[in-house]
Amino acid sequence: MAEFNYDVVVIGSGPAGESAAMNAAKHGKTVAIIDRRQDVGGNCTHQGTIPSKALRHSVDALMKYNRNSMFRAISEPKVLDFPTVMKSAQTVVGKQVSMRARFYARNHVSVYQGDAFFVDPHRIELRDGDNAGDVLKGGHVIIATGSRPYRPPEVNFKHPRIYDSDKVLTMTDTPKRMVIYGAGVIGCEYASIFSGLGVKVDLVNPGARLLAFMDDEISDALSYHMRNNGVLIRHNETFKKVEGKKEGIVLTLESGKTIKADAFMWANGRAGNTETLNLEAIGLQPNNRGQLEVDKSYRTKVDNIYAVGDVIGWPSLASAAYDQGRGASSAAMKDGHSHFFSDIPTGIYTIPEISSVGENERELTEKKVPYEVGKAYFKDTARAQITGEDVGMLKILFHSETLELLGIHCFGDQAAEILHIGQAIMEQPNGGNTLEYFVNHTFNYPTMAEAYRVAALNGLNRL
Ligand SMILES: Cc1cc2nc3c(=O)[nH]c(=O)nc-3n(C[C@H](O)[C@H](O)[C@H](O)COP(=O)(O)OP(=O)(O)OC[C@H]3O[C@@H](n4cnc5c(N)ncnc54)[C@H](O)[C@@H]3O)c2cc1C
Ligand SMILES: NC(=O)c1ccc[n+]([C@@H]2O[C@H](COP(=O)([O-])OP(=O)(O)OC[C@H]3O[C@@H](n4cnc5c(N)ncnc54)[C@H](O)[C@@H]3O)[C@@H](O)[C@H]2O)c1
Repeated sequence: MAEFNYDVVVIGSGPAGESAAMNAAKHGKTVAIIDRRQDVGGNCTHQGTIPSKALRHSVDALMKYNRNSMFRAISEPKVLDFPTVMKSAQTVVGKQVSMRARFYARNHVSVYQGDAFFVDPHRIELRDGDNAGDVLKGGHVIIATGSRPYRPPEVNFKHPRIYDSDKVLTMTDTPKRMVIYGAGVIGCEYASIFSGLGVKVDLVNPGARLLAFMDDEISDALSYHMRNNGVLIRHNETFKKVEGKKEGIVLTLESGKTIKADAFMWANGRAGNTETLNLEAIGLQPNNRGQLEVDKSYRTKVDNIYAVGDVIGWPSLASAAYDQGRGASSAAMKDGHSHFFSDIPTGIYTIPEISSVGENERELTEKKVPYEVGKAYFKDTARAQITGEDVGMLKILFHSETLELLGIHCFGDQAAEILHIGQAIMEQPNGGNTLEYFVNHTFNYPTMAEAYRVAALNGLNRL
């Protein structure tokens, strides 16, 4: 057993931990990062964002190929099975791991494999790994241990046909029929992926609408297009039990319905990874979802300990985790760049893709803000007609008097990219954040960006 000293010790090598470690290393600090996995990248790379986005990309490409009339003239529609698209996703995971491992090596960040266990606020023992027994001493410690799927005790995840978002990546066949319980972001994304592969998907939603935090019109459009792609959405249904049988599963709902399928996926919530950190030793108490409380500089109640990423709960996004990690290590180093991130865009990789930033119509109405709406439908843009990706809409919400941009909401191909144009204008200071930008500047043609001009003119014509 040996003890090693560092300025900063980071626990968890997902996006939050990685950016915290890199920021500290760039400031000349000695940095160690611990992860219980053999490979760096966190759940984001191995089980969350990266594999799910790579899967979704393959399925989307297949769907585009199958509906393209030019390809239909020269060949039959194609089918792909889940293990094939998963194999392709794994190549992306491999590329991400080697790229991220190189970052650490180039920046002289020491990577330790093991389970982190607090001995006191500055000392962390490594358990169960290559370096078991070693103790890392850190001036500052950043907890970035992420999250895992919440597993209710009454669901038998050992059954071969019962999955969550981690286990689904090990699926060795393509079910004919699948039930997904939980219509949050993960449930909706996986419903899109499986229905795109031709699986009959029942998406069971405990709530009254899909992704209720989105703008109603976008949520309605998502429901419409998912149904159009073959997903059976059942709203306001509560889970009672799921039985794993030899030939499949039977889901029983509180409403009395039973649904038989070849596979069941539980996609209802996540829990922070804090239970093995021995937080009692440092006086920290996570909430009932395993999440830690932090202040605006991501500092916990213990002076030298910060927490970032999924382990602090909202918004539980890789995008935000990168920023939070940098914010926490800047705060620890007092470099003057720490910043609390709250205006976070949403990019959801359903089919169709959806994305938004700022406020939605419901929120503005509740706040009694006088606003107007400008819309552009993808089908009316030259670029979408050329690509054939004509399902979609860009909606700009703006103040009726000042023309200030209040919210941008988009669905359709590349929505998550298109959104950032609007976000950039929304962030402009000194009156730069108005609809006028889109009518006073020339946009490349034909582009999807042109939708901003079309939507802005549509909005101005309503005033
Ligand atoms: C299916 C799915 C799809 C998603 N898609 C998106 C998306 O499209 N866009 C987006 O922005 N976000 C997405 N997310 C969310 C995103 O993946 C997470 O927000 C992100 O991974 C959080 O990063 P993190 O750094 O907090 O931790 P994580 O990525 O969870 O990594 C934490 C790491 O810490 C390690 N660890 C935990 N405990 C210990 C310990 N005691 N000792 C040592 N190591 C430990 C873990 O093994 C893990 O490697 C998705 C999530 C899921 C599940
Ligand atoms: N494209 C993306 O940005 C993307 C994609 C997938 C996942 N994610 C992130 O992953 C997170 C999880 O997504 P999700 O669809 O599983 O769930 P969710 O966060 O949408 O929650 C689904 C339901 O489960 C409940 N719940 C959450 N945690 C629970 C717990 N520990 N115990 C009991 N109930 C709990 C919630 O209150 C909610 O009713 C999201 O917060 C999302 O930010 C993002």
